[in-house]
Amino acid sequence: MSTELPNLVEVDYLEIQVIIDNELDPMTAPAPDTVQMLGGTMGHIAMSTARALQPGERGDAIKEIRMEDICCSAHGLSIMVTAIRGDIKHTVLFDAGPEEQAWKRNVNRLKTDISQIEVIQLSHWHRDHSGGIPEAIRMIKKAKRDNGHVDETLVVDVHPDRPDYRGFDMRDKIISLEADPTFEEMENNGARVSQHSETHTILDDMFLISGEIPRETSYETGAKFGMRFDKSEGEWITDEKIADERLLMCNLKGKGIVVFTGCSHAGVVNTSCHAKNLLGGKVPLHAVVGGYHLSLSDDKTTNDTVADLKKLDPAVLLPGHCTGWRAKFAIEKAMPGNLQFLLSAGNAHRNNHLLDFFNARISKHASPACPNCIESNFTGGRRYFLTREPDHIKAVLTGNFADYGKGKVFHDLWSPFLGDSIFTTDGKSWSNSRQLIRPMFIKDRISDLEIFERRTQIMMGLFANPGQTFDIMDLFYRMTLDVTTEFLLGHGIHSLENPKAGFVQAFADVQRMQMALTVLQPIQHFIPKGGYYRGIKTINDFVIPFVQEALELPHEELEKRGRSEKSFTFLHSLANFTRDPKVIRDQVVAVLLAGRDTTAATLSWLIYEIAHYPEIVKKLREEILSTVGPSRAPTYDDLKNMTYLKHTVNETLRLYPAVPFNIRFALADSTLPSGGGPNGDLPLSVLKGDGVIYSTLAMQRRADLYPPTSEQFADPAIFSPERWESWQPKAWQYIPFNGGPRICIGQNFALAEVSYAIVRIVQRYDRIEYDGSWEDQFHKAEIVGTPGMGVKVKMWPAKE
Ligand code: HEM
Repeated sequence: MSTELPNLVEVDYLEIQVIIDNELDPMTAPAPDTVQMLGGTMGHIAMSTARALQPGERGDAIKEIRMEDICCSAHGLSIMVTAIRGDIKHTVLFDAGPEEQAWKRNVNRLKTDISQIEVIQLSHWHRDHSGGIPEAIRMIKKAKRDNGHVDETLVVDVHPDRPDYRGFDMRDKIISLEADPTFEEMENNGARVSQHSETHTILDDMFLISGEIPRETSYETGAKFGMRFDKSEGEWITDEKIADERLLMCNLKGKGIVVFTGCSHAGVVNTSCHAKNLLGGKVPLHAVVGGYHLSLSDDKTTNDTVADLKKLDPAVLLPGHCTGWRAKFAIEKAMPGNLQFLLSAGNAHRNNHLLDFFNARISKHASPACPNCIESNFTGGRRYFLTREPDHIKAVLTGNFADYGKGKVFHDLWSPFLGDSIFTTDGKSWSNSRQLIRPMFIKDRISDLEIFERRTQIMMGLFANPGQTFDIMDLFYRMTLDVTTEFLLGHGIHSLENPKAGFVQAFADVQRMQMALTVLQPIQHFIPKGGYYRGIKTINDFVIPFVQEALELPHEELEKRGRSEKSFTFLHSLANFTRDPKVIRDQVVAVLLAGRDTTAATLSWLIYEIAHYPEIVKKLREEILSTVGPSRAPTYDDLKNMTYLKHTVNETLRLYPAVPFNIRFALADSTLPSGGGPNGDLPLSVLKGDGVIYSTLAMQRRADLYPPTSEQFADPAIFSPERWESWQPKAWQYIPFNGGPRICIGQNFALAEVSYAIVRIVQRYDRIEYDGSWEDQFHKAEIVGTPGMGVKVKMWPAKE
């Protein structure tokens, strides 16, 4: 007997679309990632086709879900599987469900591109898997013609042993199922029937269809009460084995075997073991998708099955069709695995553990060839890469810049808050925004220093008496809000003097909500948004009157103000270029978001860290006093010349980059330059629509990216401005302001504001002590990463 293994090649990527399953549950949040119910993500389809409502048409509602867009469930199974290897892509339809109308209806509702289907594989002769085949053939052929496919060939791959009827022995009577479609019927509808009882590979060896599945376990005994009727025999005979059942499988690169099983009449453990054995037992079992046929099993059989399944250590189980809810429950109990990506990300956000979550996720799932990036597509089809790899971030932000962007998903999610601003758009729309905004940032404006001076002095006036505890972070947030609003609008919001203003609270609430919506994007439609929209209204009520006021100024007045630095603000600059109040409002709110919390968080972390180290405060003070003395306000040149101050700010942004997590979507098929192939030196392919979530925080804290610890170079986990005296980070390993064409436009403004405030504080105070709990402090990752406990300090002014 030949021991040669079938030639199944590895595929880079698998896409699975369930067209029909017994269960339809568009409401339940996706289940843990080891056990995911088929059907749980159907709701997204309805959401993505929801009818947009005009503003005000139905109160604050923005969309209407149409029931007619939701799929139907039906007793059966049909799954479309697309495999991609390099440039080659092939698609198989695994079963076609019980009846033609169900298949047609769901394909239309899912808007599935069925023209790409080349092979329909029937798992076994049972009408709940074969009934939809004739309609599927007709529709696929038509779709191929409509899409101009040159090759319209469609193969139906079946086992040759088709019974005339299958049925069940109900003790005293036999119930017959409807006949399966005949070979002739399939051919008459336009397919070529290909009969196989042996293992074979199809479509460039990217899929394997098995022959008969060996029955090894004692408890997997076939379809109870199963019978068949063949006209040639003229009588019903017992047929519990259903020997014609065949599995479909792929070998997914870096993961292992993905098995598709129609009903597992051979037993899901036998099926899974057979899939492994077909590849010599060396390739791990990654996923088992389809019917596990446990709905009629007793508890012992179910428990035996689940226990043996667990021993096979699959990463993903997708039990559907005939599995039955009891068995799903047993699987869920036995293999809860990690919390499902989405829900655990939501929890990590809520509990402020996003960095730990991100790192743990990568550590758990990354391969040795690609240790700093993983891909995940548990959220309903969209694939996400999570990466902390500098060359990936570089590719996304600059090398392959045109291939990546904020994308439609991000735009739609963020547009209620930031409209069509610089933050939410790509391409021409983004570059127009950038051109509009950039002039305000190209030079060091004296008037900016005046704003910093005014607001820093007001803030320091609110510091507690010497030696008394106060939260300096709260004051930094208020100060930067006042600075930014004054810079943008010409009027500060005076939050230092009036911290309870509605706008201040609304701005914080909307940001937190926006981050939650981003983390939970695939189920964001289910999240109540009343507070979010009310917050946005409060923001608009504050900003829009300023916009209107600026727009009422005649053009000549704007021109005149443009020549005088003092009275010219960001708002006037915008009003000079566009008369569209919405464009102006959107850009103002975007820059307010970009500029305020980032700077406040950086200042807060800086004070928190230097409060650990009196020697750093001393060194800073020496440099500051030798440059500007004890009371003079610094100029731009002063700020630039203070090297130790610069190193202290750099070190803060190294450990606490203000935007810790970020995302880009592929706008076209593209790549990430490394991590692919057995050695990780080949590119990873990224397909249009995929998301790349990157974390500068995780990257900048990767110990392996730093030189060994030495006298000059402290442990990278430690705050040490001194390291910058003899060290320069490698390109793209330190990017607190991002890089490439979308690099932070306010970088110089931010560095000046932070440095200015620190100079003024350290000039006056020579002793700063942290008075919070060191153990309880944590990194709270919202859009911006802040000290979760605030920064409670005691400070003492220097004696003259
Ligand atoms: C320490 C303070 C700051 C840090 C760490 C920081 C960081 C960043 C980062 C990482 C981005 C890229 C975001 C993305 O593309 O997804 C960004 C973009 C941006 N930042 Fe900053 N920022 C800071 C302060 C400021 C300030 C003060 C302003 C303006 C007053 C500002 C204005 C902007 C704008 C307009 C963008 C969008 C650029 C674009 O998409 O073309 N930032 N910033």
